[in-house]
Amino acid sequence: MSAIIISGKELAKEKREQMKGKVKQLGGKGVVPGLAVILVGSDPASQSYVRSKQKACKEIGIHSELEELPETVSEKELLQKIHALNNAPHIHGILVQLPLPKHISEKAVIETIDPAKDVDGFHPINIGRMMTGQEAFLPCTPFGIVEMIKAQQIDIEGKHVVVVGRSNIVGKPVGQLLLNENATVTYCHSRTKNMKQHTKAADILVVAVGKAHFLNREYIKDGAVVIDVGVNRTEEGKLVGDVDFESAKETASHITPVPGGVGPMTITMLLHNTIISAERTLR
Ligand SMILES: Nc1nc2c(c(=O)[nH]1)N[C@@H](CN(C=O)c1ccc(C(=O)N[C@@H](CCC(=O)O)C(=O)O)cc1)CN2
Repeated sequence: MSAIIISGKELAKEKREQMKGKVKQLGGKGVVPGLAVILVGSDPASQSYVRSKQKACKEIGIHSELEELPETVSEKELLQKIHALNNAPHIHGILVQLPLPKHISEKAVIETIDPAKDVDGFHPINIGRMMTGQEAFLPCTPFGIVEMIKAQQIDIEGKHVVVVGRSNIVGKPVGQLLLNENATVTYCHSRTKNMKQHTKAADILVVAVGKAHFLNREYIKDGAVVIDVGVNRTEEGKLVGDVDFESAKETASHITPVPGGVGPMTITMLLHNTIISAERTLR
């Protein structure tokens, strides 16, 4: 058996087409959605993600602004920039690209962003709202994963979801979002004993550990849905996921590829959140 490949690239394309219409409608009401992106330092991967975000904004008609700050910028200066953007009426979404240099507190940065403009969905207010099932900006990667599963008409309710990884931006929130959809959720992490015993029990397996080919088919139940969040560059310069795709596709019923799986959906849900934020100004 060979798995159905869930193409995030294709779904992202469809969703972005629909978003163009929404942006046009907003324009007719005098609102142009605006996204501000802050990039600290010159990490090549972060630079590339930020470029992709700006390109995607341009394609669908969202105004975007990039603030590039040197690696040595002080936390105080960064927080001042965020305060200014919180007060800028033409900006509906603010994001600070992660990771940040060690001398800057991620927590302080995230908590300084106005929750009403937190289109990354990282602010504790949005996390709390998400956890209690209230209206919130949802973190883009987990949100994109749920959209991909739903687009395949895969039932989530009652399914056993196993999430490998417990980061604040992917692992923890994806488990919560799937719990909100009535899945039964297990988290595995670096201290989990008998990892294979857990992953083999998963109907839906989400892997977000950031280690190339961390899992193969031996960890996957026949017919499971496998969502690979990892984007790892090998020594040969190839992009691979946390899952050994060639091996896993023989066991899984559905699997996301890397590249072209979860990644493009992350940026698409960021566009979605920015449009929603702009729409809220008309309420
Ligand atoms: N402020 C944020 N920082 C970070 C986030 C985030 O959501 N908000 N997530 C990641 C990085 N990220 C977005 O910022 C991101 C990662 C990967 C992709 C993507 O499209 N990947 C492609 C491959 C890209 C390549 O060729 O290198 C794919 O999987 O097909 C988009 C966005 C950490 N930081």
